[in-house]
Amino acid sequence: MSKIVFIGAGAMAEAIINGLTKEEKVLPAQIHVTNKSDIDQLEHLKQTYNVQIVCEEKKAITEANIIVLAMKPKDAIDAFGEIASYLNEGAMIISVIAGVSIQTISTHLGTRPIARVMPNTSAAVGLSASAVSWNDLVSEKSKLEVIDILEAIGSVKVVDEEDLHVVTALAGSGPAYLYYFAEQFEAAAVQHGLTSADARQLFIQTMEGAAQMLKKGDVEPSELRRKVTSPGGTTEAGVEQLIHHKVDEAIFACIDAAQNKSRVLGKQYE
Ligand SMILES: NC(=O)C1=CN([C@@H]2O[C@H](COP(=O)(O)OP(=O)(O)OC[C@H]3O[C@@H](n4cnc5c(N)ncnc54)[C@H](OP(=O)(O)O)[C@@H]3O)[C@@H](O)[C@H]2O)C=CC1
Ligand SMILES: O=C(O)[C@@H]1CCC=N1
Repeated sequence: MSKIVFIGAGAMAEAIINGLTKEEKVLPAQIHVTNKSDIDQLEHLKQTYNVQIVCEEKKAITEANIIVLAMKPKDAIDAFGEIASYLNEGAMIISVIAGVSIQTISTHLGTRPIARVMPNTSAAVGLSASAVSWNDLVSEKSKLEVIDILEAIGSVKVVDEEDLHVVTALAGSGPAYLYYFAEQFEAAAVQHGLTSADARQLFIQTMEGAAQMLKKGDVEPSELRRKVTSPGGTTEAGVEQLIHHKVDEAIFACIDAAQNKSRVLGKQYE
């Protein structure tokens, strides 16, 4: 199995490491991590997942078969400059950086196999909805290896690179929208007398049940909704408010803004 080095040790890197080590597809001894300056976070990852910290001399980077780029887009160009001369010729890049294109990575890190991935933080519980796109230099064997890694943290779809912008808007950022709904539904239920704990548990179970029903795939979402909505009943009253407050427009605007931001970030740091 490959030696993997994470450049960047924040929320996304930790979620992937958490998922990977839980699945035991990659041994902690094969995973190395580095960041810019937060030693405490590196220590936390070492203590929690038993992974290795990249030392000053960067030997681990030179020996790595897979380099995972997990820094913010604004830090990418500096980070590329810091690692470029240490990469070995055959090393494959897996980038989770939002927006930044394979072409940009190639310009800074050389012509090499590059997979651009959009995971989400549910990787920490093995439920990331990931998508991947790659350049022609990624061999069939390496593609299978990338898919294997991504399947260890959830589901994976292979998409055109252009589609990663909307994937980012929908699935990369997606958990945050659902957490926002969780916050708001919980607050609303508390206002009407439930405890936070009860409201949260009921909402989580409701999301989980609805997700399972959708996942069965035999009934369209609109039909599932119809089955809940008794004429003249409570759901109808609730949904009328969602329509009245233009929640549909808010959702279209949300996805449009997020996918557009992905494009802007890509251009800004190319
Ligand atoms: N969070 C999410 O839900 C998702 C994030 N992504 C993408 O993942 C990437 C990381 O996001 P996230 O984990 O949330 O960000 P964080 O801010 O949590 O982590 C960023 C990490 O990058 C490190 N870093 C910054 N500069 C360098 C450098 N020059 N060399 C090495 N490491 C460096 C930081 O180190 P230090 O702390 O020391 O400054 C930190 O460990 C982003 O590009 C984002 O678009 C993709 C999908 C989902
Ligand atoms: O907010 C962001 O830019 C990153 C990319 C997807 C999720 N978090």
